[in-house]
This record gives sequence, C-alpha cells and structure tokens, in this order.
Amino acid sequence: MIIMKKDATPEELENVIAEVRRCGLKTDISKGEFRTIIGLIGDEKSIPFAYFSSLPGVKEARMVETPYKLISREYSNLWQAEGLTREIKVKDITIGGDEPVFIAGPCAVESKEALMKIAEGAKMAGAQILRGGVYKPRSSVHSFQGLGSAGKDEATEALSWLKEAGERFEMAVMTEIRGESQADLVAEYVDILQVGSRNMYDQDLLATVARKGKPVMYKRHFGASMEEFLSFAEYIAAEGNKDIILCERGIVPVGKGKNFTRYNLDLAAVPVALKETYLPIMVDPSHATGRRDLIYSMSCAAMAAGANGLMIEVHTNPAEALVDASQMITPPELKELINTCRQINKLVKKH
Ligand SMILES: O=C[C@H](O)[C@H](O)COP(=O)(O)O
Ligand SMILES: C=C(OP(=O)(O)O)C(=O)O
Repeated sequence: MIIMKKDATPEELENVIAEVRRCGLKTDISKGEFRTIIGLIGDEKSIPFAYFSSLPGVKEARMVETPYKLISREYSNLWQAEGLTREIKVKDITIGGDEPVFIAGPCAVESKEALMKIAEGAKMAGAQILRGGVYKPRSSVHSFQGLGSAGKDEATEALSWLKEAGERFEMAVMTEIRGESQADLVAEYVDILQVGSRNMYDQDLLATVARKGKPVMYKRHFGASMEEFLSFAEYIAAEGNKDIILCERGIVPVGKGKNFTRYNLDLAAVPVALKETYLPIMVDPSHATGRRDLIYSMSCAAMAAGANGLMIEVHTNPAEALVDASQMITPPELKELINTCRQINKLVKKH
C-alpha cells in the first residue's frame, strides 16, 4: 500500500500509479478527505518499497500483510473512526448506516401470485428489501432447483416478477447468481446480487458478479474461517466493487450428539468483521438455525452483536413453501421481530 502526501499533486499520483503498473501490478485508488491511498493488487513481493517511498508525493510505501487489505480498516480512508462503516446505497436504502436494514422474502420464487402476497406482507412488516431465489443451490439434484433452472425464458419471467414486486411495493430486490452464465440476465432485473454460501470460494464467479457494478450480498461458506471469508471477499473488491454486504449464515456444527440447529450461528463474526473491515455485515438466522421458533431470539442476538441488518425468510403459508419450509416465518411474525430489532439497534448504537 502506498500512502500519498496530503499535498501530492495529480501528476505525482499518476506517476506512482504508472510505476506500479510497470511492476506488473494493478492499483486500487482510495481517495479520502485527508489522504489518497494506492492499494496494490497482485504479488507485492516484486515491489521495491524503498524505491516507491522515495518517489515525489509519496508519504509512505509498505507491505500490508493481511490477505484482505482492500476491505480492511487499515487500508481504508475510514480508518480513523473505528466504528465507521461503508454506507451502501440501494434506491433510498442505506446499508451500513444508523438504521438496520431488513431483507425478507421466500427462499425461492414460486409463482407470481405467491411472490406478490409475500412482498406485500414483508413491506407491511417493515422490510425494505425483497429476496427470492430464482436459481436455487440444492444439496440434491432431485430437489426443486428454482424456476430459473428450467431455462432462460422461465428465469426471465421469475426475475421480472421480482422486479415488478419491487416496483409495486417500493422495495429493492435481491436474488442469487448461482453460476457465471446467469450474471448478465440477473443483473438486468435486480438491485443486489447475492453470492450464496456454497459459492463463497468461486473466485471467477466473484469477479464476474463484482464487475456488474451492483452491491453484492456475500454469504459466508458454512465451512469457512473468518479469514477465508474476508480473503475471498477481496476478490470482489479487487474488481473495483467495494459495495460488499457480508452475511453470516451459520457454520457447520461440531461434536457428536445433536446440535438442534441446522448450522451454528457464529455471532462473533459480526463484531470481528466490523473491526477488521469497513464493510457492513448482516445476519441470516433463517439458514443458520433452520428453525422458525429460533429466528426471533437469534435476530435479537444478531442486533445486539451490532449487525447492520438481517435477512429473514418469510412466507405467507410456511408449510407450503417449496424450499426450507421449516425456517419460514409469517409476515406478522416478521413485523414483531423488526419492531424489537429496531429498538435493540437503538440501544446498541446509543452505547
Ligand atoms: O436456500 C438455500 C438452499 O437452497 C436451501 O437451504 C436448500 O438446501 P437443501 O438443498 O440442502 O435442502
Ligand atoms: C441459498 C441461500 O442461503 P445460503 O447460501 O446461505 O445457503 C439463500 O439465502 O437463498
């Protein structure tokens, strides 16, 4: 990383960038109120830091050891304020601001009628973003794969319902991109692109999704350490897209006996991510617990841990849901949860 002097000229900055490129690395420029930082993307070992320190306009040039430097607090121009989070704007919604953001919707888009009903319920409950899977990642090829898996026409139709629901109920919309070939189509219809847990490690998919230039909801793999989670988020940032919303959704349970939940919700991920990076982090208690009776308590706990928002699976008729029926809650239940979570957030922010 190269930190420019406060009074460095644009020519000096350009010169340093050209020198970095000559060494075969790419650059990421972070311009703040007080300083401009040049992040180096590539193998830093080939960089003569002493030489770069001596260039006109350079204050400091040094190696950053962490594998997730572009999203780290150390690199960011938000470094001075420990608690400051990047604000990601989607329509009139701010993710990472003072107010928590609630994403809600069915696991899978099932039909237009069902989606509209759920969207209306989610909106009335206070959710600002509608979710719904068009391409579902499933453990078994014999399970329902999402309407989009049937073909491009079916995918386009389901995506257009999402868009229409977003317009009708004034919500932003989000869906998962399961494979690179889906990226162009999905990006035409939704406001936030989701990369699911199972694809957390797919660096080509991450780069493709990042290049769409829209905010990315990036879910932690259920077997990933925090370091891996953040290191792979760096593949999105390295494409110049820092609008990354981290999402903790539970990791693989350990031990011999019953765990009683689908995954273990790792709530320490929230304060850790907020300390290590400047990115907002949300929590998905639905996939983490797999149990509707635990969604409320885990949502409250996530808020208390400082999460910037929640992603909750909602259905007007949970028992009939085509995917993940056991973890769906109803819109009235969502409303109660959101009201409580807003109060918890106020208390947490106050202190
Ligand atoms: O929503 C995410 C997954 O598609 C969902 O949890 C299904 O998982 P399963 O295929 O293991 O049932
Ligand atoms: C597939 C999903 O979750 P995860 O990737 O966390 O399993 C989802 O949110 O639709």
